[in-house]
Amino acid sequence: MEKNATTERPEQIDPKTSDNRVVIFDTTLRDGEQSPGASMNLSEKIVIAQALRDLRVDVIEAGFPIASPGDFEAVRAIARQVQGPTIAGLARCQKQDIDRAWDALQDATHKRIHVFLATSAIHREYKLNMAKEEIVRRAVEGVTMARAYCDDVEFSAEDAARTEPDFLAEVVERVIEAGATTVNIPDTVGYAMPNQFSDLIHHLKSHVRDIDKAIISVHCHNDLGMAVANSLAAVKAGARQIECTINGIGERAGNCSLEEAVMAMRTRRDYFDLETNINTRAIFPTSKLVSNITGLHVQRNKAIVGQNAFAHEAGIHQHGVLKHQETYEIMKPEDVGIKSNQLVLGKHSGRHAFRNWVEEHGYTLSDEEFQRAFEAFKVLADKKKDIYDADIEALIEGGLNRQDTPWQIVSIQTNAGTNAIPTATIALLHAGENRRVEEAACGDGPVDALYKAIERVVGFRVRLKDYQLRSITRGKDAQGEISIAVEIDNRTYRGRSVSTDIMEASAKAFLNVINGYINQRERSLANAAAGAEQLVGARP
Ligand SMILES: CC(=O)SCCNC(=O)CCNC(=O)[C@H](O)C(C)(C)COP(=O)(O)OP(=O)(O)OC[C@H]1O[C@@H](n2cnc3c(N)ncnc32)[C@H](O)[C@@H]1OP(=O)(O)O
Ligand SMILES: CC(C)C(=O)C(=O)O
Ligand SMILES: [Mg+2]
Repeated sequence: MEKNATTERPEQIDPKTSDNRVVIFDTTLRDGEQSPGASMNLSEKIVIAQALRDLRVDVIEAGFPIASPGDFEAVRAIARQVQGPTIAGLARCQKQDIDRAWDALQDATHKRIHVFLATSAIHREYKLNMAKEEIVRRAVEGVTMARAYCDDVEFSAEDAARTEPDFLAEVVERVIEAGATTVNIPDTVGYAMPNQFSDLIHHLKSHVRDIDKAIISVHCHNDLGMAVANSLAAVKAGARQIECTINGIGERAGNCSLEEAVMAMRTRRDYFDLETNINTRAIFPTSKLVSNITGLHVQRNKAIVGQNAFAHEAGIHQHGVLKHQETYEIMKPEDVGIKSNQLVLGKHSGRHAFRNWVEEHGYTLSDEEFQRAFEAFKVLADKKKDIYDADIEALIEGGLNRQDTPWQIVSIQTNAGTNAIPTATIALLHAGENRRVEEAACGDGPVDALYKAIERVVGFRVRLKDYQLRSITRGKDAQGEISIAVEIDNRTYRGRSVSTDIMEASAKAFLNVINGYINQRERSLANAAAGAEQLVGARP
């Protein structure tokens, strides 16, 4: 499945020659992945990187290649497969990191090495055990090593917001001299206040020789809820790159949210007089994609992409909006890719109406995917009185990640109640072997009993680490979405499923990960066997 989006990139405006162009540097795949519980696998990262390309971000920070073989592979695959944006890889100020980042970036059309070193007194003293002189020396060395490989080098002064402004100015001046083309001023711990952060950017602009030779960037964390405000204060003061993530995910309380920063600059162009290259209509689909993949749900009242962001409940507001939309709406939902639902879909709708909905909502489905989605829609419409956009989105996106073989549900029965022992009976079919297996179990609750019964059928241990239930639409027949994280063989897998019956959704989400694990294990065994055969064949 693919989302329709304008992938065409309009002519790039060089921020060095245009005073009002702000570079959007997306770090969803690096800092965003540092959110506890948000690890993504290779194929998920590629799908997100493609969506970021369609959103037209300028830079994708694809990972930290030295961190693990998986991170290296992800940066390499994105560098190979995602054309258009600059691909950046993070590195500490040391040779092994920079070499590894450069190796991973090889196949990118536009590459950037991003080196960082903390500059604040607290980090110098307690974490790095380095004096100011050593910080300057290591920062300059890092940038020089990176520049030997790459023309596009970013230097980040980690914890810049808590660094003495004059020392920060010295570091920035020296890394620009060494060839840094972007200098990033992170508020690593979300400590800054907007006016203070704006003063810091002014300070650098007036105290750093050749500051105009580099783009000033900012990277703000949200510990006090100021990440977007600080980023915007910084661009108002002259910064021209914002580092941000989709839905604001990231380390601890997260990073500056891309959608909020971009829409603030766009909606208040009168105040900022700044431009970005973002295709704002791709914002909402990208937000959905990231929350589905990471399992980090967007709060309902979140600005721009929350479910309530364009909803009006109060009569006085509804009256106003009916008379004139702008009485209570400062942005159009369509501008961020949220479609207002004109056509009501229900049990009597046919393929034409359904196809119209699918196309209007930006999905491109193969014939087979369309047929499967349509059949699932009809089953749902039989069970549910009101079908909302979110129901259909869940149904289509659920199909994308569906791992529905080898184990399939034949029947589920659970029993629970006050003073009753929770029990579950389940019958599963092994599709490949045409084998039906029945099991029963009791547990601490009906879900626990259900999962124990499934474990008995499949014959291996699956440890449930996280279980979340969310209602995706309104009403008593609303669909329940179950998102789970499980551990099998010391690795974490995530699954998700939606149904009007939460026990069925729980079982489907569990089987989704189990089937994914079995399929992956079989693929690895097949690859290993093919490798061994080649070795035998190659022997003299
Ligand atoms: C502010 C940020 O978000 S920075 C990015 C944070 N992201 C991550 O840390 C995720 C990925 N990290 C990892 O996988 C690991 O931390 C690795 C692979 C990078 C390093 O692992 P290890 O070698 O085991 O070191 P560990 O993480 O325990 O400690 C960090 C080391 O890097 C050093 N270091 C930290 N920052 C820098 C820097 N910018 N430049 C040079 N050295 C640095 C520390 O002083 C420490 O050195 P030491 O081992 O000599 O004491
Ligand atoms: C690596 C740097 C840019 C970072 O993530 C931070 O300082 O928060
Ligand atoms: Mg960060």
